[in-house]
Amino acid sequence: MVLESLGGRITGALRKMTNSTVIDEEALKEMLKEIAHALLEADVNIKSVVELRKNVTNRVNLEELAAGVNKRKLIQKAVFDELCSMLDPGTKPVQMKRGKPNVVMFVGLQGNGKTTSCVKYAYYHQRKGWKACLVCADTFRAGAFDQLKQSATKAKVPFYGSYTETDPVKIAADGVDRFRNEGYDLIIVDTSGRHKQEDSLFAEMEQMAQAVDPNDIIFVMDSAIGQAAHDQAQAFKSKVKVGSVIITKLDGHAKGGGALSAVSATESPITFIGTGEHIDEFEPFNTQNFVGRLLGMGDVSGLVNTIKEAGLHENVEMVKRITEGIFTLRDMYDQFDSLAKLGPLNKVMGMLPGMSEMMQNAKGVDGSVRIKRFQHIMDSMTVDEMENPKMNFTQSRKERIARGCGRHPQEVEELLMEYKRFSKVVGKVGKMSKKNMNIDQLSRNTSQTFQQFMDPRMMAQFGGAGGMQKMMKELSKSMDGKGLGALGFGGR
Ligand SMILES: Nc1nc2c(ncn2[C@@H]2O[C@H](COP(=O)(O)OP(=O)(O)OP(=O)(O)O)[C@@H](O)[C@H]2O)c(=O)[nH]1
Repeated sequence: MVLESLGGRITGALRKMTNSTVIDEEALKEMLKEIAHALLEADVNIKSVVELRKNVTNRVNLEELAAGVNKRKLIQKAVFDELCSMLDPGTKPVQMKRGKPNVVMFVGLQGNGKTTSCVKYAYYHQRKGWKACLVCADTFRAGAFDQLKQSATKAKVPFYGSYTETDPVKIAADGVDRFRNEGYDLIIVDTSGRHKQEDSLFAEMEQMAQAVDPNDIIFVMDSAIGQAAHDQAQAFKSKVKVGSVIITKLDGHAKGGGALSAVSATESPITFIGTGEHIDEFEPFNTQNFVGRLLGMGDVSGLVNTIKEAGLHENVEMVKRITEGIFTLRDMYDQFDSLAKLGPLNKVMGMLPGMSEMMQNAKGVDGSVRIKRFQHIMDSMTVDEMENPKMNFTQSRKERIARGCGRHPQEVEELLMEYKRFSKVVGKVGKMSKKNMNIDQLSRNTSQTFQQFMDPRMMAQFGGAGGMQKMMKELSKSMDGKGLGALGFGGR
């Protein structure tokens, strides 16, 4: 995805500079040149890029720095702040109130991902406890109601629409009335699009807004249009009261950076971004977290939220077993299931400090595929093999399992090696958690344990033992001490 590659290039430039023997004006200039190239390739407006370069240079006056100042940190902070100000619209999105019927109307041109985003938005909020529902008021595109119906059914979100009524305003008003009476607190109205901005689209939007009196109007835009996003957002804002913007298809377009910065320049708050066709490829947009991820600094608060949403920190049974140091293949299978609940693995990994660059380097290697393969192999094992941690797998048994699931015996071997590695870590962490340690001690010891088992290159990506310890501590703190448990490491 373009943002991963942009992030990888920016972190690469930062790393190259900090690895050079002296960090002088020349090294800083070289780094800023590389960052500028990366931003321009992502279609960011040239004026903004020039400004970013100028501001970072002005802020980091290397010659006048006092001895002992950490230049690397200072420069990273300056780049972080400048990227944030480039992407920060400086306005806050509309706040909705729980327990009251909030009506949200989606507008945008045809094919930009409006219907898909409506369903993603409903699904996202439903998982957060909102009573969400959908109204299909798109009578312009044939098949729009069927599309919404199909996706809403899959997401288990109630919906309203009509095959016979031709007036979209009437459908919207009837649907909203019905859901208001039924006590829904998030009523999402999908409206018709057009191929281009035209009077009939704007007239319909205005009538619809009058009929349903929305709390928020969300403008959905395809990132492929890059810098043209600026004018399009302004055009919609001038016709209806657009309160927030969703930018879609950031997974596929080299112009993603351009669209994000151009919309921000119109002072419209971007609230979500679409990063794929799948229903959970949809992320809340927060400038600081987003830039943190771009720079490989991770997004610990985003990760904590994801873990909380997936309910992993409530997995008391698993935490209890792990604190007892027990770990079977069945536990490993369940751990893989839990990981799957967090969403696409590359998204989760991107939230870990230092991982965005590595994700980019690991082109085409999809961790979730490997995990699924491991699960298929485990599906071919007997109950005893899955639940007895002392099971001995003979060569002929490994070959039999491989035949049973259509995989190579080498892969069965790999799975068993992985399991052995995991159980050693669990055994150690189990012993630690019995010692009644506080968060500090537990974070320190857990990161030391990781250090023994982790590939040193990966450990370095986490910022070494110190970085890992800090992350563990932050995770644990943000989840009321349950953080390590959620990740499979019992704490108290
Ligand atoms: N890759 C990718 N595809 C997306 C994303 N969002 C939507 N799409 C795809 O874009 C296409 C158009 O999306 P729709 O939701 O039908 O577009 P729409 O804006 O509702 O179109 P109208 O109903 O005609 O106005 C579909 O094939 C979606 O699967 C995204 O974030 N990433």
